[in-house]
Amino acid sequence: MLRLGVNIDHVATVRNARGGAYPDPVRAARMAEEAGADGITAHLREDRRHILDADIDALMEHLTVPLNFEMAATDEMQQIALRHKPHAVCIVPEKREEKTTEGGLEVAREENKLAHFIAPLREAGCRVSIFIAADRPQIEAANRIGAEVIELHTGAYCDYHAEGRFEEREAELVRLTEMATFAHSLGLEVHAGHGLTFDTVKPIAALPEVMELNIGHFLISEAIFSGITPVIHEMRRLMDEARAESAKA
Ligand SMILES: CC(=O)[C@@H](O)[C@H](O)COP(=O)(O)O
Ligand SMILES: NCC(=O)COP(=O)(O)O
Repeated sequence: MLRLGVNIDHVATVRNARGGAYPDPVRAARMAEEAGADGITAHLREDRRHILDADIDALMEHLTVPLNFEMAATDEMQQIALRHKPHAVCIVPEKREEKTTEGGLEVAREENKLAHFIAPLREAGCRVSIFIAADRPQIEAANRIGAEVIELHTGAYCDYHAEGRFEEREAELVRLTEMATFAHSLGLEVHAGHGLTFDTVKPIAALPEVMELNIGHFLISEAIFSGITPVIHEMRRLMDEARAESAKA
């Protein structure tokens, strides 16, 4: 079963454009749950540009599906995660000036620091995931530090698609395919996400080692026109179709 985690960050982006209370990301998360989301993802950025601390408090109180809490490897975020003990913690790289998460975490260069950083999170019962590029040395390092999950960054694959750079898109898809197999062979659970749309989801959903997709920006954008429920149903349908086709092939 391929799980769908719905990222509700960009409901908060719209809310924060004016301040105030709406649209409420928790309301969106509850609707996503009802529409069949298997989990909710929220990224508490250090600059609080979208999700706020109070959103995490409310998500922990009201969700009935697991929360995947995305955060940078900082002491402040570690304390927040340890206070809430969400089902999963996904460690992501962050730069203040970036528009969105630009690359995967540099695990190999920071191996000791990250091993110490994630140990208390694991002891607290959180499944620790590392948001990572499709790069063998990074995956090996994620395995060595004791992560249980890696999430492969699909942003480059999606950008190549959007820019019509189809040869580069296919090369990135090959890398994602090979690295999903490699990570799985090490015993890591494999997730994927970033930038996925109706047009790009199927080849990623078809990868048999991938157990979860985290999708946000496109779903929330498309929900402006169609509503959250039909958009999630359509994404779910495409994911299931891709999985069934790959199982038959
Ligand atoms: C790590 C990640 O991929 C998500 O957090 C997603 O990118 C939404 O957050 P941003 O748009 O702030 O990067
Ligand atoms: N970790 C990826 C994620 O949560 C969703 O990314 P996006 O679909 O908002 O780009």
